[in-house]
Amino acid sequence: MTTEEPAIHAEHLHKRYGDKIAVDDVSLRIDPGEVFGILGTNGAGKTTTVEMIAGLRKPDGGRVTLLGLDPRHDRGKVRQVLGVQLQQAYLHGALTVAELMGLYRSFYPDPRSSGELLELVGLEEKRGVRFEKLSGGQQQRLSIALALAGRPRVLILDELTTGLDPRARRQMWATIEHLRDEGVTIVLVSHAMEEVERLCDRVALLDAGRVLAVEPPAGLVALAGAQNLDDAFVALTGKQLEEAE
Ligand SMILES: Nc1ncnc2c1ncn2[C@@H]1O[C@H](COP(=O)(O)OP(=O)(O)OP(=O)(O)O)[C@@H](O)[C@H]1O
Repeated sequence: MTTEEPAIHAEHLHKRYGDKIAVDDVSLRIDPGEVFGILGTNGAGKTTTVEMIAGLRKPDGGRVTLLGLDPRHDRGKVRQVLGVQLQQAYLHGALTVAELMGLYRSFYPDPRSSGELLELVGLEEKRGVRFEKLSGGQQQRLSIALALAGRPRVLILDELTTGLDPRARRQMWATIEHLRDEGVTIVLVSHAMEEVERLCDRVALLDAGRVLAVEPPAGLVALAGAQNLDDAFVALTGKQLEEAE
């Protein structure tokens, strides 16, 4: 743990939907340049947590700072430094890849070029295709490219590679490694142990809205006295990880 100002500081986050407690006193401190994984079973509260970090959902309690900014009150400034790819992309289906790219690039003073973005996610051939005509995996890759348009310093990726074929997945991992080398802070919600082991510096293990542990992947394995991350997950949560793919 360093003493420098965290890139993301979430303190005592709480969120309930009606009677359902989705996030129950979650605190996370994520360092600049860190690739930070959030791992948990379905319904553990991962998406709700990252939505609150991104300022897209209002916590019932607790607070978040992102590069020293309040994601809900400093929206304009946060938009310039944060890229978000959520599980479901809410994009206008009738717009083409090139049109969506143009729209997103227009939000930023110094956006990445369309060519660079399309190459990063392997969609160079799809410029003229409408969003609704893309496959699920291609739609996901486009949403990742759009999250990168403004050269974000912090990137939130909710299930980066779920639904992608092995080639696209490896390509996406290489992209994340490239961004990490550039110093981007990355929050990666994932179900894929291999992905977490390869990419993440530290991982928060969430279960039923609570943080069970925050450790490097090897630290979680050691903590559980397990042989690998899959077994550590089962030992620490008492649950099997539902494969999302
Ligand atoms: N808009 C909502 N209204 C009511 N309940 C919700 C809403 N969003 C999430 N929940 C519930 O809150 C809990 C946490 O959901 P969340 O989506 O944050 O979990 P998750 O860990 O991201 O799950 P998954 O792996 O399935 O995406 C779940 O029980 C879910 O059913």
